[in-house]
Amino acid sequence: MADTFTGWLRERSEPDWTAVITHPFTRALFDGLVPTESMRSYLVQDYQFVDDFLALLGSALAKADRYASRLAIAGSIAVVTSEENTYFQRAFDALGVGEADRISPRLHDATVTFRELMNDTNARGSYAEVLTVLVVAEWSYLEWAVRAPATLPENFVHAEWITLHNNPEFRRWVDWLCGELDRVGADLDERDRARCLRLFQEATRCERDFFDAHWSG
Ligand SMILES: Cc1ncc(C[n+]2csc(CCO)c2C)c(N)n1
Repeated sequence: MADTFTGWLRERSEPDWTAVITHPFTRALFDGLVPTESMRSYLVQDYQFVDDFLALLGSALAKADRYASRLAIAGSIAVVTSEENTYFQRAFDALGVGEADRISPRLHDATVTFRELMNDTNARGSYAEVLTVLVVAEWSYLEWAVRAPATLPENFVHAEWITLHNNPEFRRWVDWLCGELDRVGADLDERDRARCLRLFQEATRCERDFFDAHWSG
């Protein structure tokens, strides 16, 4: 039995959660063996995902119940708009992604579904619900990335996508995010907890579908 709210959410989101954090796409990434075409389509779609994710971080910033929380969220917004953004630009250059696919690619079904979930939560979700979707997106990425071996692939497109998600600063952010949802979750009634659980399960399913969409192994 999980002793935290986030542990409880995660436990009830199996088997999807484990399918995400051990996905064959991530294992191929560790070996530098994701085919170039898969990596290109994955990153092109993910860049669109990150746009709505950034808006959702803004929603968390606005809905937070205290200044200390807003400061922590603001720090993470700075990362998405600096290091992470330069990675996408450099990876797109290396993969020969043209202007149109950087700005308005044809969206995959998995991307559309995920964006709808984030936009609905942004528009109508409580602070706890926004945190729930953020926790799934960040925690699941930390969890697959920490499974990487010490020796990384040579190609920076593969290697940096791993190190963006398993560095100490990212871990601290994910720890903070989970702790924040545990704090806010403690005050929720049963109905609101159930809403968070449904969102957690939906977002985990979206993460799984997102990897599946770029993997035909
Ligand atoms: C489908 C999908 N899910 C989660 C992430 C993780 N993620 C989204 S934005 C961001 C920057 C965080 O501070 C990170 C790590 C992703 N990239 N793509």
